[in-house]
Amino acid sequence: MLIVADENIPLLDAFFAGFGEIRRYPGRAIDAACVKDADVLLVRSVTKVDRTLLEGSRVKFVGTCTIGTDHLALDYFAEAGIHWSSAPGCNARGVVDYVLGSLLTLAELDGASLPARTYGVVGAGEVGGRLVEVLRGLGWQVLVCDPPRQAREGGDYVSLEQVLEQCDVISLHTPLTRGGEQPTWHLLGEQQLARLRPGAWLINASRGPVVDNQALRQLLRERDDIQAVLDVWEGEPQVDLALADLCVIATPHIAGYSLDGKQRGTAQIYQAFCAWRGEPERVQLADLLPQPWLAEIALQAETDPAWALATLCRAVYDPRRDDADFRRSLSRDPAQQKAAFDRLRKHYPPRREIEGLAVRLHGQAPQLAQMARALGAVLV
Ligand SMILES: NC(=O)c1ccc[n+]([C@@H]2O[C@H](COP(=O)([O-])OP(=O)(O)OC[C@H]3O[C@@H](n4cnc5c(N)ncnc54)[C@H](O)[C@@H]3O)[C@@H](O)[C@H]2O)c1
Ligand SMILES: O=C(O)[C@H](O)[C@H](O)COP(=O)(O)O
Repeated sequence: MLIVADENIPLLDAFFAGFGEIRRYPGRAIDAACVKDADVLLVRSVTKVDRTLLEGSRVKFVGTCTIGTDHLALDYFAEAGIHWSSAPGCNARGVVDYVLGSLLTLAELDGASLPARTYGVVGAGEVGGRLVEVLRGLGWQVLVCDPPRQAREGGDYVSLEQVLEQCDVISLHTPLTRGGEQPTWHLLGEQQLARLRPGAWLINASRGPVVDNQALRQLLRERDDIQAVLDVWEGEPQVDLALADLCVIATPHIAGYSLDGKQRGTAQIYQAFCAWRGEPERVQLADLLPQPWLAEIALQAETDPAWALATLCRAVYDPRRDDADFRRSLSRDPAQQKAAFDRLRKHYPPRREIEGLAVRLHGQAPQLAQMARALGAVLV
């Protein structure tokens, strides 16, 4: 069996070497010639997998070790009888940690109190759903906008208009869709952006085109009260340098790049592949993931809650380092800038997740205990 794979997929050998030969290519370089003789194609989000790529090949299984599926031509797969799988939720926690780290930075720069703000989460699936749970667990006020979910399940949801009108912080977590009843392409366009509340913070770690980047650039030029955090960009790996310059935090699509999330993505595709072949799973991710590097964090009962929150979140991840690396990499030469975007992602340093972090509380501190639990830490 020939398996063609994006070279940036971790643990390829551990999970797939037993099935046959693995040929690795840079994800953006995978073309029809690479996949012509392949039986299996394993990608991440940068390879467009469609008729042009696959027609005439032997590929019968496509696995994307990512949450997003907007790079896959699912209609063509159905027509061609190609089985496919993605890795739902694999790196959702990494994105939540990114949002938390961004909020801490925004609050410091604005002198704002995080608990005093109203949060709007747009898209409440794997990522947004976890984020809502964490924010509500911290006792903060959260409005949720997810029309497809609302139509399916009913419940306590609000419209995008209500989010724009009532929220001080808006975090976007929808898929990128161009058709259907609720398309998300330019969900936040010029008109919606113009309705952001004074002093609003906008975070996009979903897909670049969910926000009209040109309109956002214009808005940020006109209104210095609005703060933006962008991890994803229209046209990435090419980045609008002026827009990046206007953002408080700008990163090269790494919000979900926790070590755990990337390895989980490969494991989920391995599981789907075994299920498709009707074979038992012989490899377990738990045997491969390294131990967390922080044994334990200790907090004193009298610790200020805001300080404790920052300590716990930043012990694991602080997006300011990624922001700094990204800004240093931004070149006016488009070829160099695109190459740097991919290089930062390819050589991304290992980063773990807050979930499961061991926290020891010295003394009785119910508020700190609740905070640690809300973040997903484990009290020891
Ligand atoms: N930046 C990163 O590193 C990174 C990492 C992981 C995921 N992502 C992206 O984050 C996004 C969310 O991922 P997920 O796993 O939570 O997806 P998901 O499919 O689990 O959830 C998406 C939610 O958005 C809702 N939705 C769809 N259209 C909507 C609309 N018009 N308005 C409001 N809500 C709408 C859906 O009903 C669903 O509940 C995706 O775009 C994914 O590709 C980015
Ligand atoms: O969809 C996802 O899972 C994320 O956007 C993921 O982090 C993308 O990573 P990439 O495929 O670009 O390596």
